[in-house]
Amino acid sequence: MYINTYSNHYQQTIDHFHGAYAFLSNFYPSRIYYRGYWYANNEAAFQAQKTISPKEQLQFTKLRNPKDAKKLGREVQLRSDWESVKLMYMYEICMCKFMQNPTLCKALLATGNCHLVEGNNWGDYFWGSVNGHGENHLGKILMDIRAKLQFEC
Ligand SMILES: Nc1c(N[C@@H]2O[C@H](COP(=O)(O)O)[C@@H](O)[C@H]2O)[nH]c(=O)[nH]c1=O
Repeated sequence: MYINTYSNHYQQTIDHFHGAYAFLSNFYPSRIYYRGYWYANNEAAFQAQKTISPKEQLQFTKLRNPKDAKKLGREVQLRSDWESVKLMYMYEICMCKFMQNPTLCKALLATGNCHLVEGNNWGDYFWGSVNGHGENHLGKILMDIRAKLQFEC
């Protein structure tokens, strides 16, 4: 779905998405328009995709705090195909974030060819990495989007 560009040619690693790199986190405030709805941040847009109920999806558009979106995402009726579609949704939503926010696009491009890793202490081995272990799919998606947007922003 996206190109795996492995780390051996990266000069440096950004191993957390906070402080100066908070803009890489899905929790960063950045309004995005995705599949007919406006959201206050990527987390709300992403968690909204967990349900196919329009009524439940609408609730995510009202949330400002990404923590509330993550919590609500665990309470909705989970769509049966979620595991097979979640990477695709994350990719599209991250692409929307950077295409719709030129300042964030420039900041992403300014990371050059740094290896991006969502190092975390909340146990997420799928989207990020914990103590150097994990699949880091969010980091890989962001690096792929960075490569694609080089000629766009
Ligand atoms: N950034 C960030 C988190 N990470 C985000 O949580 C989402 C994963 O949700 P799920 O697939 O439902 O487990 C995904 O967007 C990931 O980037 N979680 C946090 O508690 N705090 C945070 O600062």
